[in-house]
Amino acid sequence: MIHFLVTTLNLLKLSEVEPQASGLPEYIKIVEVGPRDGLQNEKMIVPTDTKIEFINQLSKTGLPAIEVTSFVSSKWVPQMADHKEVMSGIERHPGVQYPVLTPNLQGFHSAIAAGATEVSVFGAASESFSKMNINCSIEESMERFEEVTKSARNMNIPVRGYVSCALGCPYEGNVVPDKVAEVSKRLYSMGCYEISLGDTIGVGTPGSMKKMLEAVMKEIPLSALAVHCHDTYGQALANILTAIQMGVAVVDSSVAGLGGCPYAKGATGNVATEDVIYMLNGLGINTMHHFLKTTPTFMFLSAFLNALSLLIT
Ligand SMILES: CC(C)(COP(=O)([O-])OP(=O)([O-])OC[C@H]1O[C@@H](n2cnc3c(N)ncnc32)[C@H](O)[C@@H]1OP(=O)([O-])[O-])[C@@H](O)C(=O)NCCC(=O)NCCSC(=O)C[C@@](C)(O)CC(=O)[O-]
Repeated sequence: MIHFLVTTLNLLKLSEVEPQASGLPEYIKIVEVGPRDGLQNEKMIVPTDTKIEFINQLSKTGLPAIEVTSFVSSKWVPQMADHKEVMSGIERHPGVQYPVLTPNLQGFHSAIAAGATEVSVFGAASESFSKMNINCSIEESMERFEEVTKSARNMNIPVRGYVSCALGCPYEGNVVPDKVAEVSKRLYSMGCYEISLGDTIGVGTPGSMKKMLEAVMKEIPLSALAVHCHDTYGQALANILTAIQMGVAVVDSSVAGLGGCPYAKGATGNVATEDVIYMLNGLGINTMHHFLKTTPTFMFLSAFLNALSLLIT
């Protein structure tokens, strides 16, 4: 199964594209969230060795960032109970980031003890979702995240920030863009280097994505924004295209479209990584991280495959 999941990705990453004069970013960073967001909702507990193998294979594809696991309570998310073993068991590739989720200082310390070198805090623009997901109000969550970012700063650990329900909430419905902007600003001000705006239940459209981004972009720099789209109504690629046309250059996705949030009933998977890469290839946008592109093995493989395809055609 793992082999099947990464095969498509492997093929796509080797087809490096010719840049096109489109006004779009030349490079989009993909943050692969399959091992965390993708698996957290699976009912059957995936064996730890399989998760490690999954991440090791993803590491070979050229992805620049792979979200490994969550240091959350195993009572809340049983699938992530093996976070320590997964974090300490994976092979890390040079140039690849391996962030993990940490909702509080307890999770942060466990993550660091297991060898994490980057963490993510995860808040929401909806009070009800915050309560259901991390058992506290938005204000309380900000206090917890302040503690995490302060400790992380002292240890030179980069922190990413999520804002869930950026385009709608499973409990409250509509979420106003100004609230998303306010929460994003607080996370950015406390030191999160990047804010990932989550369409947690996949209800956004290009129209609502545009309005939300316009509000957030008034508060924080475009270069610090990422989008994280679920695909419930088949809008994810259109929403991502809207975001990149507005200049967003970081996209979260999950191989084979795995995913869903345990505290967002009915939400389907994340947008599939291979679909995002296919779209970006077609737009002439590169996705392979620079480090890998310049390794001798990759350059050799790339040249070899190009020569082979010339011979075949
Ligand atoms: C945040 C808590 C822990 C609060 O949970 P709580 O019950 O309020 O925590 P507490 O501080 O009262 O402690 C209760 C117990 O939890 C333990 N505990 C406390 N903290 C931790 C920790 N870090 N790791 C492990 N254990 C922890 C603590 O030790 C204690 O254990 P006990 O004494 O009962 O044995 C809980 O609500 C939780 O784990 N929530 C996780 C929810 C989650 O992972 N959701 C999915 C990820 S978010 C998402 O998918 C959205 C996203 C990011 O993808 C973007 C999008 O799509 O929008």
